[in-house]
Amino acid sequence: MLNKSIMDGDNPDLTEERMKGAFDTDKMAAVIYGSEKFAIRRREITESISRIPQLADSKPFSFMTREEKISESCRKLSVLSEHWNQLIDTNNEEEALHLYREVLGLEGHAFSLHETMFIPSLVAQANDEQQEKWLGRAKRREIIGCYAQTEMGHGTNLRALETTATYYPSTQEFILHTPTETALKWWPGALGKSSNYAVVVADLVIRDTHYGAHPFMVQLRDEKTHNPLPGITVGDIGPKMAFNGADNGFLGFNQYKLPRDHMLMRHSRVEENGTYTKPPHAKIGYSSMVKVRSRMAMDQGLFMVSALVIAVRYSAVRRQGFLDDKSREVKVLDYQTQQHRLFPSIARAYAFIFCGFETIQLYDQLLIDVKNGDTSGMSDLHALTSGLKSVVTHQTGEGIEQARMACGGHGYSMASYISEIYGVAIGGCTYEGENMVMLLQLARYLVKSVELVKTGKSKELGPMMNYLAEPDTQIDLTSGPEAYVKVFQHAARRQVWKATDKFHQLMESGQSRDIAWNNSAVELTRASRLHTRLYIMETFIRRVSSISDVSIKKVLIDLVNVHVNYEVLDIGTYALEHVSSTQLDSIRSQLYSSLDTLRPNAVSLIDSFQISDMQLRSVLGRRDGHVYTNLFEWAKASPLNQTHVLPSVNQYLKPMMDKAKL
Ligand SMILES: CCCCCCCC(=O)SCCNC(=O)CCNC(=O)[C@H](O)C(C)(C)COP(=O)(O)OP(=O)(O)OC[C@H]1O[C@@H](n2cnc3c(N)ncnc32)[C@H](O)[C@@H]1OP(=O)(O)O
Ligand SMILES: Cc1cc2nc3c(=O)[nH]c(=O)nc-3n(C[C@H](O)[C@H](O)[C@H](O)COP(=O)(O)OP(=O)(O)OC[C@H]3O[C@@H](n4cnc5c(N)ncnc54)[C@H](O)[C@@H]3O)c2cc1C
Repeated sequence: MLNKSIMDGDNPDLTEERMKGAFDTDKMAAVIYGSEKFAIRRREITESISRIPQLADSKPFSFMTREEKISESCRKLSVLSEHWNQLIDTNNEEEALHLYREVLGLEGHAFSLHETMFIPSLVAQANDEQQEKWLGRAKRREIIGCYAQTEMGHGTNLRALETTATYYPSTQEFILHTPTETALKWWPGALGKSSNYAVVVADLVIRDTHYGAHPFMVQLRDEKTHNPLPGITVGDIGPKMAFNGADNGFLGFNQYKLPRDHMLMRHSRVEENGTYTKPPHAKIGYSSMVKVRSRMAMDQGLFMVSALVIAVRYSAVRRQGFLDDKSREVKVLDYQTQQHRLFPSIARAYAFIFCGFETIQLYDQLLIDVKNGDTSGMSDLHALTSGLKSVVTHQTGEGIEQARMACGGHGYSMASYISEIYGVAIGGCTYEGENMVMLLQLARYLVKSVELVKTGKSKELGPMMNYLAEPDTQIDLTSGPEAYVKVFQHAARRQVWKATDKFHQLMESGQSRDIAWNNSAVELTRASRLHTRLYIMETFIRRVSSISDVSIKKVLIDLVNVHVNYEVLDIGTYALEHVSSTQLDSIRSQLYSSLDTLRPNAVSLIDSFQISDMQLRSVLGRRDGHVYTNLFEWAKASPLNQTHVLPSVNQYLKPMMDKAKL
């Protein structure tokens, strides 16, 4: 059996799809998750979780209030604490993340920032003595931490953070203080109610000199009572678009004393007498953000996949309208528009995940290099991850919204769960650096790269930048996916040069650097997007070329074909400067035939992600495809349906109607 999801009693429409799949979904899972070993571990973990009934949802998330969601995730965390070692290798980050996704879902929980930012901050920023003191406690989950950087008044411009940490040599203490309302920390996940510790980012002040943002380890709550410590104001910021299982919080300090050794001192130091040692790289304190950004292509790819699993499976069981055969309505997946809506997103999701593997490895390597005193890779990775997080979050949002619409009316119901996936995913457009701002960070790097080429220093170009120095060449579109890469290279190169030229010309015309930058900013962000999309395409093709299994490679090449045709058409206005409109027409025809080619493997391609029903939490996306019966069951479970007559009817509607009768 090639598609390992086939089971007796499933919706025959889905079974038919799975029978058509031309490749082994377990083998594809091994490609997606980087190794056969990890793909097997994922399945084992899912299986083990299903044998612990207390880890099941006590009711559908959609029917829970915020308080219930928070309480439910805390309940499950306490159950998990009895089972960690038997369920996962606790030193393996990917296994832990899989476990969290399965059991706790994606709406946030008390440990989300503890794992994603608090521990990584201690790993990257704390010195050996500090790690000795706190890291073990954090990893054993004796304490719960978060990352408190953003303030009500400033998130993007870190230089303007108002929270101060002023050092007094006389007492060898810092005084943390929130001087204004806008200086309140605002947004940090798990801060509001769960965390008792935080890595707090504050402006370091010594003898009236401001040294800028630095990280501090701060205890917020009493370890016995969980009450806020004196001098600390902390609470929840209220409901959000999504992520409502998370207690994003606010935090203020009133002259709060902190011992000297609570500043995280791996890279910068404050001696007892107040002497300051600056870090080896000015932005080394930003590493926790780079860590999360380097994960985002993978995480967003998985968000998009969740929505696609739901939409593709549902499209295979939803029948509406007729094509040739007038005796039976067709599966909506057979409509070309439906395929055009969904398949390019499947391709992007695969591409994002392959890119995600690369950037996670690059971050891990950077961490080792920085520990050994080599910070030379920081700028490259910062530029790459800044562009990537912006493009993948934006495209993921678009893809999920298309998946929602592809499910028609039922897609709009919380039964599909797509609205929650969407809400959580698009948070990524904002957190870890607002997308426009991050595109402009990459643009700085691109502009510098063009300046290197212009001054004859092409040899100094960073990785991925050589194409900026190459001349335009003739493009032969019949030569395979590499020709499409060439189209992207031409388009990205032209746009990067055009935006840089505009910036330079504005400066030459007398505008200051900042004003010229602002007046070129839209063109610069366009350059960053094209450059990043080129990287995504190249990585996708490179990864697929390296695969040896013939049947897996064949279907992934089909997916690459969908990708390259779709992406080139999507940048049509830029591509037209390098390919003719006749060539674009032929790309369009190729796209339609590549959708056709992919069609029989669509369900198997999304099944290969092996996302369990528990993790998916969607009635429409169930593996067995029994949508309608379960939709009705789900609606019957709505709290509104637990009584025939609601109190509000008796209190308001009935008296109103009775009065009208008089
Ligand atoms: C489960 C769900 C998880 C959700 C987690 C969400 C958690 C969060 O959101 S935590 C908060 C995240 N906050 C942010 O991301 C804030 C975004 N802002 C920033 O990162 C910075 O302020 C930034 C980068 C925009 C500007 O920083 P600033 O210090 O003003 O630098 P700037 O003057 O623009 O640039 C100076 C140089 O530093 C470089 N630089 C900036 N950041 C970095 C970095 N991280 N690494 C290396 N170099 C860097 C720039 O490239 C630039 O280089 P050059 O001069 O050669 O061009
Ligand atoms: C779900 C979620 C979770 C979060 N978790 C955390 C957390 O755990 N810890 C934490 O510390 N923070 C957290 N944050 C905060 C988050 O990191 C910030 O909101 C984010 O960095 C954006 O900053 P901002 O809110 O100041 O946006 P702003 O900078 O105010 O953005 C507003 C607009 O101004 C534009 N803009 C700003 N500066 C520039 C510029 N220089 N050039 C051009 N345009 C500009 C932006 O593009 C945007 O359009 C979280 C946020 C969310 C939504």
